[in-house]
Amino acid sequence: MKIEQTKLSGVLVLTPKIFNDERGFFYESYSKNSFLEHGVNHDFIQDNHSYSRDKYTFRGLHYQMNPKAQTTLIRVVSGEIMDFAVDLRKNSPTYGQYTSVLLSAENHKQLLIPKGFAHGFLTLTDNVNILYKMDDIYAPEYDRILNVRDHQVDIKLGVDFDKITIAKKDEKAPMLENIENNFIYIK
Ligand SMILES: Cc1cn([C@H]2C[C@H](O)[C@@H](COP(=O)(O)OP(=O)(O)O[C@H]3O[C@H](C)C(=O)[C@H](O)[C@H]3O)O2)c(=O)[nH]c1=O
Repeated sequence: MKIEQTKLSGVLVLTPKIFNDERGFFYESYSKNSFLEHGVNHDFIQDNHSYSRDKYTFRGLHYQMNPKAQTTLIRVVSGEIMDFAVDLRKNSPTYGQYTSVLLSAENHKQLLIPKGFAHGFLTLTDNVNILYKMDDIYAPEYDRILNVRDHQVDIKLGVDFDKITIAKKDEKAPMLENIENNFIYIK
């Protein structure tokens, strides 16, 4: 497994070793030992699966506040997405900045997003299935949303917003200056 840093400390791009043969392919989609060998230690306790029917569906930017903040390990098993993480850790040198990574069933890449970040993705094909691991349970009372159209973060979606399928709760979410946020950056 190859691990690459992004400009946001703690957000990692993982590329597993794929074993291809005449039948198809095999790879270890998650290995705690491989993570530990790279100094990455999370205890995932919940697997999620989301399916988005249409191209240009946006889900996010979601996060759970402390004490129920979650680390996310996401991969795409059909289709393609542009995945986004936004740094919400106060005092972080990259506070309010985002990174984006193309994840697809073809490139097998995964994104590890630690606690303290908002997460979202834009589907780039129809019929996108994503699987992701979380290291804490779903806690709706701590669930919050950052508006993907926040001007400070200035996420470039690359498609007119009126072409995007998005849940009303995401479309009407608060901007960065108005969100509830209790993440603190620890150097
Ligand atoms: C996240 C979650 C949701 N649900 C229920 C609650 C709702 O009735 C239904 C749909 O939830 P939601 O609209 O929040 O699903 P997404 O918009 O895909 O949200 C997810 O997508 C963004 C990109 C994320 O990173 C989070 O994993 C998560 O917030 O599933 C559960 O029962 N358990 C869960 O862990």
